Amino acid sequence: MNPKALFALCDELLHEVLRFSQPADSVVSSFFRREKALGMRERHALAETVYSVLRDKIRLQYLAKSGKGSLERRLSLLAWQGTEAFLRAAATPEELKWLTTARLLSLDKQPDNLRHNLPEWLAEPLKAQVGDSFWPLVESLRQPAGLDLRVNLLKSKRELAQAALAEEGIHTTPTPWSPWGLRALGKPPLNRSNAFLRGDMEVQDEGSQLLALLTEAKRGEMVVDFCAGAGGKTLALGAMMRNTGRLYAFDVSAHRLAALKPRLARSGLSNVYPAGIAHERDERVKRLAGKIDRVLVDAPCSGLGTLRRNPDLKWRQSPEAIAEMTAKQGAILASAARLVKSGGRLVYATCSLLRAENEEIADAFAAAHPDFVPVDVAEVLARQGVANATELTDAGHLRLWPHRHGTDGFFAAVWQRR
Ligand SMILES: C[S@@+](CC[C@H](N)C(=O)[O-])C[C@H]1O[C@@H](n2cnc3c(N)ncnc32)[C@H](O)[C@@H]1O
Repeated sequence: MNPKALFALCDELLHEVLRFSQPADSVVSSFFRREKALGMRERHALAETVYSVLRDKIRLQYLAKSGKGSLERRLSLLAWQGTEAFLRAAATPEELKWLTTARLLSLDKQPDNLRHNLPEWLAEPLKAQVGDSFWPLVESLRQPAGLDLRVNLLKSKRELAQAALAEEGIHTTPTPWSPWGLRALGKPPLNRSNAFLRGDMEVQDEGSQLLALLTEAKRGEMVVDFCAGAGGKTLALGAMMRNTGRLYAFDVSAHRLAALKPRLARSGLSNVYPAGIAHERDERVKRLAGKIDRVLVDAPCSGLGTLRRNPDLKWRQSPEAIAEMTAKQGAILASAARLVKSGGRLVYATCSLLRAENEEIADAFAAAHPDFVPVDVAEVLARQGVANATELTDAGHLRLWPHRHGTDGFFAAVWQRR
């Protein structure tokens, strides 16, 4: 496509994404569905440019102030991720002159927000939480996330799966903590791999794999994945149970549960019972009260632990939305806890970095439910074959950070019912 036309499309796409009315990944995919003429490289350049703007929005908007033309045009020029030759062909001589000056501007003496590119309501609690690690955390959030796979132990073993992928030219290394994990080098086309298509592995961040391990689900048990969504963790739990027992996958979203069906077929699992519920106090939940061995609550959350993949979340979330979310999280956890039988286990997890959605929810739950005894996460993980598990915990909870562990940010608390 002609460079000027491609830049015009980039401005249009940015304009849509920066309205923040939809998640950036859905805006980008529906834009690409519409713009059929775009080639692979062009799509890549547009998507990467948009994501670069989302990651560094405060800095780029500051630099854009001095330019001319629409804001989207200036942002596209500043953040362009395609070739330099393309940019030179699309920009006017005046724009190129401006761009050269803007690129030379040093940010060393500029205010913190131009360097961390986070809204203040998020930067403040993170600084308070991680102290001197704030800047390494910021840096890690700017890096693209890796591609992790969970080997499906029903169908393969880690070494066998690694060898099968290598034969197909897909190179991986074992993940440092999860005994099921492989980390791909680069971004291989998995949908063309036979090993992947026959269900030997699933795409799943190492952090999510560790959350599933915390349930210690076993053969023949009754297990509930309370917020199953499209079933990333359900599939891991089903394999832990060796395809025996009964695994209920609850969710309020029928649409998400529908996405679980083809994954289930590929996984070879037949012990999973997906069930739409109206809300956390649904009749189905009441009927199973006190009967379940393991309950995983992978709660809806701000998703701020996934900023490497979803940098738009820092602009789409707000303190008000998080306050609403925390009320929901408390209600879901309290209701899901009723399912757990005496001696059974409850796991509360999020992919948020904020204490408000994590420790504060867990502490409030524990204070109101003295019959739930905290279980030390490091001990559970060590039993599950995770080396150096104490490096993954804080005050007995799981606490994963992108800058420390190379995973998305995750939290989990575990209890056993008396
Ligand atoms: C973090 S996502 C789950 C991701 C999923 N466990 C996975 O591993 O792919 C949270 C899920 O909670 C669901 N949810 C929201 N409110 C709920 C409620 N009251 N009861 C049960 N699920 C709920 C959402 O629809 C969403 O799918």
